[in-house]
Amino acid sequence: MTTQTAVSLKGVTKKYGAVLAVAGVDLSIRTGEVVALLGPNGAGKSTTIEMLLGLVRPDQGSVQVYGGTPVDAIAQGQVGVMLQSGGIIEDAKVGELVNLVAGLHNDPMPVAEALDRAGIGDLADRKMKGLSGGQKQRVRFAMAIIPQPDLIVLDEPTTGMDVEARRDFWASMHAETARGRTVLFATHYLEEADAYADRVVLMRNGKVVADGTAAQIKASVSGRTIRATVPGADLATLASLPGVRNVETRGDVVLLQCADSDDTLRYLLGNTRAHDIEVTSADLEDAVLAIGAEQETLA
Ligand SMILES: Nc1ncnc2c1ncn2[C@@H]1O[C@H](COP(=O)(O)OP(=O)(O)OP(=O)(O)O)[C@@H](O)[C@H]1O
Repeated sequence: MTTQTAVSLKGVTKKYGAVLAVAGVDLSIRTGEVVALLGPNGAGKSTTIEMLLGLVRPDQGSVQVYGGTPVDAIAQGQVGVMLQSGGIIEDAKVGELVNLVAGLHNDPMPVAEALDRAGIGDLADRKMKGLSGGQKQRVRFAMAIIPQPDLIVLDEPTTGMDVEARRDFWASMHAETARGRTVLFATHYLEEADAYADRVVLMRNGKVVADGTAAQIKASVSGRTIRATVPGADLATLASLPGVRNVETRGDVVLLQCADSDDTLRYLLGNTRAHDIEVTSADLEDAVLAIGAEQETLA
């Protein structure tokens, strides 16, 4: 198969009343790519996904999935979907529910295989209503992969899972991407985007504000982060230092994003009671914060 475009959004816009939920998004995803859609609450991730799936009509712009409409791609079993809510019948047993979804598709994989791949082979006879949040997410995952889709779209798939469940979930996902499936997932977890995506698309206020590999996004934010315990820190003064781009606090701990960390360190040591100082280069979280701060300044 030649390299193909799985998803193409061009100039896609959606308004809800006065709220511009998605503001002219262009996004093209090639087959085989694993793409993380990252961004704070209300950035427009879910709305973008809903338009990509044909659940919401854009006010402007075009959406194509495998060259056709989203509805056609889904009807042909090319797209597996895992949304944040819905799709669950509480009184049904896990096996029954997944079987029901299998019945909607032309060439589903066997139910037992979908359950095994989702790591819930032992839950087939359990009722949905007794399951934990993480187990329910796995049932949703089984429903997403049963059509044997080329593209899997997941909206915050690991919400409600503990660390171990998240790790297991991504191991299951990895098995699917190793089969060459294309994946788009929305997440708030930067470390998930960093660890599992080939490409990170960062949204904010309905727009794509960064698009590249996690490494490229990190590299776009030069400079260092200083983390220090600063009793009685004067945040306004720290924020106004030349070379300081952003200041955040976590209790007594101050995080300073710096273009010039040497000058900032001299200031901290000479003028404050800073101790336990660490200096690190930007990680993805710093990059996202810095890009966010930049956008706020521009807005
Ligand atoms: N059905 C709707 N009716 C009205 N406003 C909506 C609707 N859906 C989304 N919005 C608004 O559009 C904006 C984008 O929301 P969206 O859910 O797409 O963001 P998100 O990035 O997925 O956020 P989260 O991470 O919180 O899920 C928000 O301001 C939201 O309140």
